[in-house]
Amino acid sequence: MSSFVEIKDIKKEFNLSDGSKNIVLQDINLKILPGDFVSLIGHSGCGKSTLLNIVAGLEKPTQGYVEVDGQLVRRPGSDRMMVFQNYSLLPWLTAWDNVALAVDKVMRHKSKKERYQLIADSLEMVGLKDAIRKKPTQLSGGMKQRVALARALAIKPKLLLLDEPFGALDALTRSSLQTELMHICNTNDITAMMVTHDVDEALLLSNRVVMLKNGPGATIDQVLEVPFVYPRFPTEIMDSTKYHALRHEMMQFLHRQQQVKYIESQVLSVLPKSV
Ligand SMILES: Nc1ncnc2c1ncn2[C@@H]1O[C@H](COP(=O)(O)OP(=O)(O)OP(=O)(O)O)[C@@H](O)[C@H]1O
Repeated sequence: MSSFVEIKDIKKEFNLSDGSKNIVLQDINLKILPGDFVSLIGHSGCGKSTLLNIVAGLEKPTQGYVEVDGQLVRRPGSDRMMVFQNYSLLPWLTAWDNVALAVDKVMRHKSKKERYQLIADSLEMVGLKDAIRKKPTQLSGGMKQRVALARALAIKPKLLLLDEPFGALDALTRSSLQTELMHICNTNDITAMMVTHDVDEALLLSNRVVMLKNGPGATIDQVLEVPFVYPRFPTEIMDSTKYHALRHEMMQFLHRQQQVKYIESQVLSVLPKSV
């Protein structure tokens, strides 16, 4: 099968105010197939969000390129919708109007009736039918994230980009939203890329987990295949030997990266400033 997203030879450096450069990512190559759910894990600051932002078109790579469905990514587009940890909702608009704002802007060519249906369907898909007239201040964190998800899904993006989408939620809400997201992606053949710090979340949702080494100049260490068939039920897969083996591998990787970070910080602390 040909790839749906191609991330090719990406390098990203940021110019710092003192004139130096911070090389965040280098030699990043990744192919994502249609319907894949790919998670990015790695230590804080290794460049996960930067990579997601490059795919979203919010950041430009210093070298390399990203193609989505054969189109070069040059800027943000409605074919790639992003869901952030902090929901990014407009507080003065209701749940319905937050979704409608995006649908009316992107789907201008559709009739009013069609747009109405898209909004209603997406809010129903995330289980918010009864809260459509509520404003963000009247919604719980989980409900706000449902609105953000509905807004992204209503646009029917080719690629769903999720940056720690459940990071601000309590464990129970997080767990039910993970299961719902898995169901939505699976039944609608959605291709998704997600940044997460949660190894269980990555194993539940993804069919591939990309492990990024520490920066500067972070590269991909390895890509784990997660073979469980969808729909997955946490209680079932978490009891399997395969699950434990994959989880162990991810935890070992993260601990190794932590050790490298620690040793580097110790070495730097004893070196003279001029070195
Ligand atoms: N606009 C920017 N200008 C300069 N440096 C930046 C910019 N954006 C990100 N960085 C740096 O790039 C590195 C990677 O940041 P990024 O947010 O991608 O990491 P991350 O792996 O997503 O971290 P976390 O898990 O903590 O969210 C960090 O060192 C960060 O300080």
